Amino acid sequence: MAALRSLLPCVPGLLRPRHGCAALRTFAAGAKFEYIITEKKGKAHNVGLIQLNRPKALNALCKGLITELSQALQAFEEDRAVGAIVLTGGEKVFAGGQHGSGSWAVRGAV
Ligand SMILES: C/C=C/C(=O)SCCNC(=O)CCNC(=O)[C@H](O)C(C)(C)COP(=O)(O)OP(=O)(O)OC[C@H]1O[C@@H](n2cnc3c(N)ncnc32)[C@H](O)[C@@H]1OP(=O)(O)O
Repeated sequence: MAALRSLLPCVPGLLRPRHGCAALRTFAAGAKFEYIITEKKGKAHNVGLIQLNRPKALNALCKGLITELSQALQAFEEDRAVGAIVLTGGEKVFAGGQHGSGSWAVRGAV
């Protein structure tokens, strides 16, 4: 999963939460995200599901979405109960690509 995170666009100033930081504590407490939905699935709750949830913009990758996605990936990665992470997009499209007004650089191919 570290490999997947490394494919995420490189956003200047992107919050990269560290162990025990406030962002991860909020995530662990089940806080709602604005641009993604997270759930633990499976009988053993061992599958971390992340769904992109910015339907009005066809899940275009804005800074907020990328920040939340990075936080969710890290939190699931650090959850010993989670053995797999599934990332899904929208019904119509997975994602509309980089947000149209975005001025941030992208590292690697997505
Ligand atoms: C290194 C990486 C680079 C990249 O990521 S390059 C790719 C960048 N992305 C794009 O060029 C795709 C741009 N979007 C489109 O071409 C079209 O969309 C689609 C073909 C994906 C779908 O077309 P349709 O079904 O007609 O939907 P709609 O009315 O165009 O879009 C619905 C709403 O979604 C917003 N939206 C879609 N993609 C983006 C985007 N990339 N950035 C910001 N907004 C986006 C629109 O504006 C609109 O919103 P509103 O209803 O308010 O006009």
